[in-house]
Amino acid sequence: MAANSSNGEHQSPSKSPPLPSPLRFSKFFQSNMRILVTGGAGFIGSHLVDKLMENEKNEVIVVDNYFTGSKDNLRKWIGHPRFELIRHDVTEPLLVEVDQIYHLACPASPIFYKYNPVKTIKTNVIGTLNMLGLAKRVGARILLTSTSEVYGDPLIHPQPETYWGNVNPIGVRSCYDEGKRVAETLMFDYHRQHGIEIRIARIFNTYGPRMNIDDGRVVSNFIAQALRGEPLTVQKPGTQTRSFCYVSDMVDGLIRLMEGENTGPINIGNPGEFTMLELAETVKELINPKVEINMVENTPDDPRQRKPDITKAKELLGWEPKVKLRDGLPLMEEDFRLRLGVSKEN
Ligand SMILES: NC(=O)c1ccc[n+]([C@@H]2O[C@H](COP(=O)([O-])OP(=O)(O)OC[C@H]3O[C@@H](n4cnc5c(N)ncnc54)[C@H](O)[C@@H]3O)[C@@H](O)[C@H]2O)c1
Ligand SMILES: O=C(O)[C@H]1O[C@H](OP(=O)(O)OP(=O)(O)OC[C@H]2O[C@@H](n3ccc(=O)[nH]c3=O)[C@H](O)[C@@H]2O)[C@H](O)[C@@H](O)[C@@H]1O
Repeated sequence: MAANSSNGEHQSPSKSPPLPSPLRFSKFFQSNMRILVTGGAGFIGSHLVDKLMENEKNEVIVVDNYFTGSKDNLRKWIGHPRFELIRHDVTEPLLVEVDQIYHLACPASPIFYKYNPVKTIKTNVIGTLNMLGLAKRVGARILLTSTSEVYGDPLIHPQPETYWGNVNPIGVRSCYDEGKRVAETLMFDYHRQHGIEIRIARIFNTYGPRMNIDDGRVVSNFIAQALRGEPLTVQKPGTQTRSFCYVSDMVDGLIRLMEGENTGPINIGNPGEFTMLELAETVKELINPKVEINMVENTPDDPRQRKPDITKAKELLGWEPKVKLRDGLPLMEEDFRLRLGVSKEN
């Protein structure tokens, strides 16, 4: 498998990729694909695990430190012969024989990644180094879930992958956005220097069932508030925009990227763009028309606009999102109602 990107944007690595584990050639080898998912007990990770486990040829190993994830998200797979769950922090080295690594481990909600910023940056830098070291050792292909936050408060709109971003290197969000930028750099350095097969997804705001109820991100906040009959907290000015991708579309895009021939980075997101006030109005209309909308203070460096240019994903992966916001919100509402114990009649 050629390690250079077929989109021709990046130079070829000087060395060819290391061979897969010798076990792959032994007479005992079964044609299973052994896949490691770091952060697999989290929101996107657990949906990815569900999809990977649907394929009977896959064995899935999850490592997670449960900082924001939960075993509960994986309960249907615990005890399954093709599934293994390991409590492990990616800032420590890990030795497992795998063919693919989906590297998601990292707190993603601003309230969690700002809670212990030094740990967040260690997770992004040391965690990614450890996973790249593992990929190099066993010859695995590795996919990093990077973020639209690498574009910072973008001055170009919508954001194509060629945009280098507008990021504050010393702000309260830097542990996350600069951390992911270093993680991307490490991925390309390992690719060029050691021939590792890499894939980089730049994920834009994703929502869906299993988000933490008190996660702090806007969609989960608004849905939980609407169900509890509390005012929806729109952070000022409310005209800032985001583009929301339903989690099943996201998982589909990640798997296509992993299985395809392009290193990326590739934006994976839904280009439908909404102001936070529009989102609040939509949640109010769909879930609880009685709730108020309250304007509250914002946090520093909040990006004013965000919308993915997904031309590359369409052309190179044949991918585009299918689920519209108005169709995805009720699916998430259903899950939140169950977990909050709020029935439809209330
Ligand atoms: N959801 C989004 O909108 C979004 C957008 C852009 C990028 N991403 C990226 O996607 C990935 C998953 O995000 P999510 O929304 O599912 O978040 P999440 O918080 O639900 O999941 C992250 C998982 O990583 C685990 N984790 C955190 N630090 C770890 C460490 N040091 N060692 C091992 N495990 C650790 C957490 O316990 C959790 O299970 C993250 O890398 C995030 O940066 C998400
Ligand atoms: O998609 C991305 O790349 C990044 O997006 C998010 O970061 P952010 O867009 O700031 O996510 P939210 O915390 O959900 O905020 C979105 C917008 O909603 C606003 N907001 C948030 C919460 C709230 O209660 N009310 C509210 O108006 C914020 O001010 C912000 O403008 C995620 O949390 C990151 O993990 C991810 O990497």
